[in-house]
Amino acid sequence: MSHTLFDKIWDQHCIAPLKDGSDLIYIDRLLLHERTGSVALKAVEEDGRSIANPAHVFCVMDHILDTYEDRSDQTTMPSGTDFIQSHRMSAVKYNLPLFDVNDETQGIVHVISPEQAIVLPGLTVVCPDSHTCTQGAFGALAWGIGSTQAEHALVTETLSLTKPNSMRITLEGSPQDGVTAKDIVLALIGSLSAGGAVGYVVEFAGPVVEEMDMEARMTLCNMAVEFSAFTALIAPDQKTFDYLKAGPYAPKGKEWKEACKNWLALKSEENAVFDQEITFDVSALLPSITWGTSPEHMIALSSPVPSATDSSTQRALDYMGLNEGDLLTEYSIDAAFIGSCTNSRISDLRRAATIIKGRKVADGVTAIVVPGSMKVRAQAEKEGIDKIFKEAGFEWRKPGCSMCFYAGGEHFGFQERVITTTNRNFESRQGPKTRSHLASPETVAASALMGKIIAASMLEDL
Ligand SMILES: CC(C)[C@H](C(=O)O)[C@@H](O)C(=O)O
Ligand code: SF4
Repeated sequence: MSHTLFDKIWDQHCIAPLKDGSDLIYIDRLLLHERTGSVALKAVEEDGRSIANPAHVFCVMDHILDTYEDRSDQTTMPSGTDFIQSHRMSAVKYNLPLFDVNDETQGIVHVISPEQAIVLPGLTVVCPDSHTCTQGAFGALAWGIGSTQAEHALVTETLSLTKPNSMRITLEGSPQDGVTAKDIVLALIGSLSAGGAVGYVVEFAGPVVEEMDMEARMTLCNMAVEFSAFTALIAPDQKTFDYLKAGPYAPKGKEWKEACKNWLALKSEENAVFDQEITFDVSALLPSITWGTSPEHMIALSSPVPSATDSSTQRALDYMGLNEGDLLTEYSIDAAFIGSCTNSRISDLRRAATIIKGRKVADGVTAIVVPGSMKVRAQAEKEGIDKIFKEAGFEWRKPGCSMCFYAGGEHFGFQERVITTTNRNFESRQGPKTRSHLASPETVAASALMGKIIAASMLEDL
């Protein structure tokens, strides 16, 4: 039988079939952030267990810590400091690599893992965080787990798992100017629905994916969980290797060459059979935006707000304070946010800065950039991108999840309308009753300047 990329990684990691029909899977890398990872580490400690392979467990600080310039362990989240300090103490106790609050390597877990080459093609990578699927862009099987599973993986380097089904999504056509990976993945979620891939490992393939750079591929994979996929992955190629090569955890010298040779075999065979195949043509897409409270509530930015079709879409319209039939371009915004594991990498900041350059944020709009990592921030500062943002009136922050996630502490104000590069627009996701519109960095940048929801191409016309 011909194998899919997913089959190959699964087979290479399957230690034994278990009596209940699941498989015992070897786990190569475990990533732990201070919000959920600290809980797993504490539980292991309280049970008096030891950690099977400390060199393969990586601790990061990203969810709770403040993103202000002069931050410390104190955070806006009540009891947040306890999570940060407990995480650090466990990392020190067990001798685990730690990317701490003020380190030059600190950042959002899904941004720093590829930067450090912790994720590599063909590995199994887990983290108690739903957006671990981002890292599937490197040809790894990377997925989000719960804190209890993290405890299990810490102590045994394994997890028992029933093999998910496989789905290939082939992206065809050529995207129009101004249509990014974010616009494509939002359109895909709109088409498949938020529950469209329950129980599937999705392989993204086809010419559009091959053309994408690694950061666009990460944006694409990042939102697979928003259509309920178990995870997503993309076959590795030369772009993958080039992105990882300088990372401190990448194999070096002869071992690197050998590894690249092996990684090229990590692809689905020509006649591999998937449980489901979908082809999605991107040629007609326009910049996407969400109007409601689920990522599936999306439209092309130039389309009118749809009518309610049931009580949940009616609730979403009411919550968002929108009238059906209106154009979103008629709505003023209170805030603009560029950040999160979806769109906070250097290429995202560069593209937004091109639009911002020499212009000013509209009066009354709070505009914030939170780079995904200290490395991204340093690179942006080297290129003068921070100055472009600051001169336009954006706040330039230190890395973290920040206002992607109200539960981490930082947030926007009551009922504020926020245009955001993040991945979730659930009720109160970014603050009390906030109204979040998900979009690309380009759309967020243009809207910050206009004070209204607007596509970057429309800005040029003014
Ligand atoms: C806090 C964490 C468990 C959560 C997740 O799993 O995704 C967060 O990262 C999010 O994006 O909502
Ligand atoms: S940036 Fe947002 S989506 Fe990503 S891990 Fe942090 S809270 Fe979750």
